[in-house]
Amino acid sequence: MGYNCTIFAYGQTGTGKTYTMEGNLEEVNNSFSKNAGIIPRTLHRLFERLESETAEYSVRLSFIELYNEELKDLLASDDDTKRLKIFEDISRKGSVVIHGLEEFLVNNAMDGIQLLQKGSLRRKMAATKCNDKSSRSHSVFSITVHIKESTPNGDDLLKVGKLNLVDLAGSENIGRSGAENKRAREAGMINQSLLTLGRVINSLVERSPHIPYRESKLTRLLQDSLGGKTKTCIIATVSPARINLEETQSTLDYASRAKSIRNKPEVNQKLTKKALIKEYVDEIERLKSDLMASRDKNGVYLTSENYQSLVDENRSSQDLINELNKKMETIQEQLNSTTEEFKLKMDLLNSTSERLATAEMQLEHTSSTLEETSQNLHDAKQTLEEQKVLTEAHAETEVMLNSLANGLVFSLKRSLEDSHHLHAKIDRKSVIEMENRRLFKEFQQVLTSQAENLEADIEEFKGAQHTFIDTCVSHLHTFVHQKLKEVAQQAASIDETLQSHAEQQSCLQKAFQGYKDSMASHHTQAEGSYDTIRVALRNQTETFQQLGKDLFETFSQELHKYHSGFTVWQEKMESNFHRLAKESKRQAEEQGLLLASMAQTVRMESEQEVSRLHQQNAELATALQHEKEKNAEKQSQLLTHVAKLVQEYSAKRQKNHHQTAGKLQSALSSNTASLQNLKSKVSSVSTGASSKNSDFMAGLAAATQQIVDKVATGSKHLEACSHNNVGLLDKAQARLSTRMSESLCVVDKQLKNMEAINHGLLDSSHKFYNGHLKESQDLRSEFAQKHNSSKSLDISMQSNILEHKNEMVASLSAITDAVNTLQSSVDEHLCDTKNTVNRVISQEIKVDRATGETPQKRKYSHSSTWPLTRPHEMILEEWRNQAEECSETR
Ligand SMILES: Nc1ncnc2c1ncn2[C@@H]1O[C@H](COP(=O)(O)OP(=O)(O)OP(=O)(O)O)[C@@H](O)[C@H]1O
Repeated sequence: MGYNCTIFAYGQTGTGKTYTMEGNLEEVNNSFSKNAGIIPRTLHRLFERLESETAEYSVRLSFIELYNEELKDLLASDDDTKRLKIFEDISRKGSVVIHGLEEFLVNNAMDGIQLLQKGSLRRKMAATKCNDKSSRSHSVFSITVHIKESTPNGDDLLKVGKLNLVDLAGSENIGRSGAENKRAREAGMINQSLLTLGRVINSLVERSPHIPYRESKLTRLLQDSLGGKTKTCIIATVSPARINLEETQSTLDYASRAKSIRNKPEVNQKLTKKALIKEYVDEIERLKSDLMASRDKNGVYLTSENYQSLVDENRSSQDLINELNKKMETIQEQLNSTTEEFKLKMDLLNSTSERLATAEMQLEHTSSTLEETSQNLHDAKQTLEEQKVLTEAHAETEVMLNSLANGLVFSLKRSLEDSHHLHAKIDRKSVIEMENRRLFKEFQQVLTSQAENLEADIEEFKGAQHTFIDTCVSHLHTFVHQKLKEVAQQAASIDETLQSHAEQQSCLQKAFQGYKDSMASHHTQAEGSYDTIRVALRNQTETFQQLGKDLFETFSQELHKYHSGFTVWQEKMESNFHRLAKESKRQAEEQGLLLASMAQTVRMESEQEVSRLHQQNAELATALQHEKEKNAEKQSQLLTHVAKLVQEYSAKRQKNHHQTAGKLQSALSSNTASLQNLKSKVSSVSTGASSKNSDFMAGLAAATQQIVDKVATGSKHLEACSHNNVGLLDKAQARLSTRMSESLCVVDKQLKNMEAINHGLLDSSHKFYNGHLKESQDLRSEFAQKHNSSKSLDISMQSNILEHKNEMVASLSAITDAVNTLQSSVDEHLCDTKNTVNRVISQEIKVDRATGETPQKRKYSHSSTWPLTRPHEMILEEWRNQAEECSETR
């Protein structure tokens, strides 16, 4: 890439720096060995990489040693006395060049390793207590690589990169490493150069304006690698031995600080062939002019060596001047800061003088306070003595209290043991309780699932109940609807009967009216005939007096016969009417009785139904009560700690039962109410029918009576007419007797007319009788028909009721089955619950086993009083008296 890079190993002596950098240098299978260090590995990898690329390259090596601040070329072909000098690189600021250093061109890694081995052998080594082959110098193995590149426009570019592999001498504790004389001086120098390296690193970390690179040759050599344009890597080697802890800490601290240095790596400028040639041409020109000057003896003539040393000196002086300038700047800065510090110190002095005056004043004040304090001290001593006496008294008390406390401690120990055993018991109990809790949780789940099953059964039972009630209601609806329909039909039929009765009555009236009219026409006709007869008789009285007398008598006899026959007919008619009325009354009464019995039957059936429903209700209530009792019994059997759960469950069940019972009760009461309603309706219908019947009877009786009365009136009228006729006939007898003869033929005619009229009358009477008889028979047959229909109605009603009864019984048996199923299911669930409870209680619930370690209740006997120190005043008074006595005896 063209970067300069440095790797250096730093660490305590004997920790493996040389091993890390060089390691085993032997070649194995044309490659580096397993224990090879960084340098042989680098060489191998470098050549591998360069050989894999097509560009031209050259690799040159140099190896220098810094020993006691002197540079030495370890690869120099001549003797080792040749010292090297370091100069600033003008072309690259911050870098140094080493004059006189030989660089060796190598073609492969092995050549490089051989050079390394050659140089390593020349290094200063010595045995110390820490390392048999301790490196006493710093070494820098440099690899410079030139790679030729071609630009697109055909120019050749030279890329340069340099790798410095530095193996520092070990920092060491001179005492511990056992270095003496020469070794100790070496160590001092090594430590000195490493110390400078540390200072440079610190300055770089703290970003000081002046970095003391020039204070040692080591830092000058590494100048570019520390905070310069080089990529640098530091390897810190440490010892794992405890004895080297201090050095290890210091090494790590060193490395940690060095890590904070930020270099700014820069790629080396690539040189074109022309620039390089130009550089060389300039150099040749400069050398030529120097040669000319020396030839012409023009100018100062010096040997090249002297000249070079002068130039070097000049450069060094220049460097020194620069260095001193920088130092002067630093000193100037220090002077400024010192002046400021002096000013601050002066201010501090002034303020301190002021404080001194204040302190003197305070001293005087303190002296007076001191006197007071002396007096206080005397008092305090007196108090101290008294306190001592008191303390002794307290100590005595303490001894007594101690013995008391020992007894208490003994009791406490026993209590602690008891407490320990009790805690163990509590632990056992808590384990058992946890287990029981888990069991109860499981038990709760089982119980919940059983309760849910029971709820589902009850829900099913509820559904069956609802179905049953719906069936009952529908049956009742059907029944009531049918009954109402039938009653309505019956009422319509009765209405029809009444209507027909009314029609018949009107027909009867019409017939009677026709009969009356016929009678009236006959009467009129008879009157006309009588007039004619009277005239004829008057005319022929005399003629037919004799004849007429006989005829009249005959006629009178016939009339009497007719009258008596009419009376008989009238009586017969009356008796017939009465019989018809009786028959009608009897029929109506029978109808009424039938209606009443039907109402009675309906009432009885309803009452029976109601009583059956009541009975069923009572049975259900008893079953519920029984269930409740059983439930209470089961509930009481359950343990108290699951009481809450069971009570909840029981309350839920009772609530369901109550709801079901309430629903049943309400359904039954609604059934009862509807039946009562039906009963009342039926009774009202039957009462209405009875009242209508009785009304009809009364109407019938009144109509019969009216007919009878009218017939009687007609008879009376007829009788009166007959009597009148008899009177008229008696009167006419006289006239007839005179005109009998004249009117005999007319009488014959008239008699024939009369006979015809009488025949018509008889016919109409027969017709009326027959018509009435027929109507009566129709009425009778109609009543019989009604009676039959009523009977059939009754039978159908009975069958309906029986049918409904059977359906109700079937529904009741279904509900009884459902109740039984529920009962058995509830029993089953309760049996399961009981078994679960018994199982949980008898088998699974954990019971504490007696360990015999539970402490018995003890009685602790300890004193409730304890010795107390006497009152201080008393002790002090005693002590003061003794002290006075002593002073008196002295
Ligand atoms: N990783 C290692 N594996 C095996 N041997 C090692 C390892 N590191 C160091 N050694 C051995 O420890 C000894 C001391 O190592 P080395 O000379 O490299 O230490 P050093 O740090 O260079 O000491 P000094 O500063 O005194 O020169 C050598 O014999 C070396 O072989």
